[in-house]
Amino acid sequence: MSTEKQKIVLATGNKGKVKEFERLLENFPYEVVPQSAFDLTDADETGTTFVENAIIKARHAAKLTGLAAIADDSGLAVDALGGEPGVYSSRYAGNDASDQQNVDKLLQALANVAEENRTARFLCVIVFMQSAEDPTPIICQGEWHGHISQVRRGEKGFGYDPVFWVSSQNQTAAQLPAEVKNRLSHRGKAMAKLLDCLSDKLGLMD
Ligand SMILES: O=P(O)(O)OP(=O)(O)OP(=O)(O)OC[C@H]1O[C@@H](n2cnc3c(O)ncnc32)[C@H](O)[C@@H]1O
Ligand SMILES: [Mg+2]
Repeated sequence: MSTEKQKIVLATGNKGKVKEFERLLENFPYEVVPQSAFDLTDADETGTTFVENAIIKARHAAKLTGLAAIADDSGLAVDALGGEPGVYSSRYAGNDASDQQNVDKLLQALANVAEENRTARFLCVIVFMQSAEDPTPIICQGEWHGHISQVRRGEKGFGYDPVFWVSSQNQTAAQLPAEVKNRLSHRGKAMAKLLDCLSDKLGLMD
């Protein structure tokens, strides 16, 4: 019997996510290949929810590669901003905004917001699709609660990590070792659920 693992495409262009997934998928029963290996065009994230955008990205990658796909749509919801930037987190400061510009805009928007009102949460939806036509994709969600700090701290991670204060660790997400972030994070929690669902659905990883 062949021991070769089925290939699956990781449908994200975000290098920070790819790095986290490499660790999170260490015991995954598939060989996971980032979409950069296939020279894929980016999907149009036209959804208004994380669920829709994650499905759009997974379906796009599955269609173009003919493989099963995993996609992650995630973002930061800040209470004092009515949940913004939310689904639009990567485009908060404009369509091609850098992480730095997005964080600058966030700190400006919260400049007059007191410490106790700077609560926020990271949200993540991960979708697993067997093929572009899969009628029952697996959809898993995770949340991570924190505060937006006044200044940046830390060099690790990506995106809004330098200003996402995790009180239980007394550090920002960008100061946490990768394995600690993966244990606590929205992405780590969603991924743990996906592993559970997959082992139920496919009888794998017993
Ligand atoms: O769509 P793909 O190709 O996956 O890459 P992306 O960076 O555009 O990803 P999203 O559309 O899901 O947007 C997510 C945004 O939320 C931010 N974000 C998500 N997870 C994060 C995390 O763990 N730490 C910091 N920022 C995060 C991230 O910086 C992006 O600006
Ligand atoms: Mg995106």
